[in-house]
Amino acid sequence: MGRDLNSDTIADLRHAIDIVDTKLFELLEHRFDLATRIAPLKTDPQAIEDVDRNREIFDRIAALAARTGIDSVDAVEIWRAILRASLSCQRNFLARSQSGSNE
Ligand SMILES: C=C(O[C@@H]1C=C(C(=O)O)C=C[C@H]1O)C(=O)O
Repeated sequence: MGRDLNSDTIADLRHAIDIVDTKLFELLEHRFDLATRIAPLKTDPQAIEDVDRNREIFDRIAALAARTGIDSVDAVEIWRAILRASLSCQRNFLARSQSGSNE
């Protein structure tokens, strides 16, 4: 960014991608932490998947994608994977709570 596109080498650009991936990872960690804090607040903590909320998120992501150059089908697919991982974090957290290992 800010530089003449042709002056970037593949190595420069891959390095920039690695930095972006690290930031994305940190954001994902934060997102999973928030989702994990929601799990024990649900009336039935075993039923943690909320398909209506998932749909709301997918619709919002598709709308955000439509405002950018990102394909909305691709964007929703990425968020499907994020929600799958999020649910896994929540389930692991609840399983650890039940075995007392979160204390
Ligand atoms: C975190 C929640 O639990 C689940 C995980 C979600 C998420 O990671 O955003 C969204 C909906 C639920 O399927 C929630 O209900 O908000």
